[in-house]
Amino acid sequence: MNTLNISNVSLVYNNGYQALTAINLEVTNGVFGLLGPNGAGKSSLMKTIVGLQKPTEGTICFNHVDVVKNALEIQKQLGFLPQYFGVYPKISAYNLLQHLAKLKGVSNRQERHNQILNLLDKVNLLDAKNKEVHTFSGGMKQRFGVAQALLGNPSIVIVDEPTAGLDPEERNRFNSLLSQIGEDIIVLLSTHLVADVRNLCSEMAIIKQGTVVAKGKPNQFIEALQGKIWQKAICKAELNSMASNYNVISKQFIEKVMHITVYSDTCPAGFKAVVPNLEHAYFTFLNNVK
Ligand SMILES: Nc1ncnc2c1ncn2[C@@H]1O[C@H](COP(=O)(O)OP(=O)(O)OP(=O)(O)O)[C@@H](O)[C@H]1O
Repeated sequence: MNTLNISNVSLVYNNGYQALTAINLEVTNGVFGLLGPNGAGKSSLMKTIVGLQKPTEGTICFNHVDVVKNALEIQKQLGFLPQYFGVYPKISAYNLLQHLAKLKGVSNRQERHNQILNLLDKVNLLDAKNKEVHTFSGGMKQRFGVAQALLGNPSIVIVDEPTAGLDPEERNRFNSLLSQIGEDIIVLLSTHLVADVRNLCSEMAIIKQGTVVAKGKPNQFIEALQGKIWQKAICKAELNSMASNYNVISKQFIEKVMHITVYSDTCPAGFKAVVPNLEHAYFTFLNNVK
């Protein structure tokens, strides 16, 4: 079992901006979701975990080794899948993986060959192994990204907003791949997509303005909202008075009609009960209504 322990981590950038404040997280094998809006500090935390920048305060241990003092320890065992790859050279998927595997230190030729074919098979790209990666569709590129992240058998894989831009079918395919990978290693998934966390993660944390505002199991968050989420169709003019009278957690258009969703221990007049979901929990914490 792999373990990642983040204790009291704070990060202040050189310009004085405090991006992370006293983060505490314990992560073991499985897909762990780090959920937060743009600018919440997800990338800052990921970069700090992998040793690209040192925290101003706090410790990070991977498998009981202090990786702030010894970043190479985690880097040797790390796979990283960024949101978008930059430019793909005009070489085949197989050859690009060869090149990357060498960089990752897979030095034995036969082992490298076997590993690449296994990974291409795992991500369902074996038939495309001789195609140039820049000709791949978005979904194929993301699956290729998973293959490169898994080169060298990492113990931890960090995935940054992986399903952005994928169609629903590719997104499902990609998510089942991640969940399969998470059976044996730590997969740290950074995203602002609640649905991906709901589908994939057994543990999660919500990060807001550099602080973890909630952590636990998605089911626990949903369970805690039973009988407390209510919805009503309103006209735009009512919005301000609703906002001052109720704990509004979200507003959205459903079939062109504005609906507000509120948090309350009892049913407010004119509202209907809705079955709570993870998105309600997310907005409850983000909008600080509990
Ligand atoms: N090198 C830096 N110097 C100063 N401030 C930075 C630096 N990098 C990031 N920030 C600031 O830190 C905050 C958190 O940024 P970060 O990229 O970690 O957020 P994020 O949650 O990953 O957002 P996104 O989902 O948009 O990628 C932002 O306000 C950002 O402007």
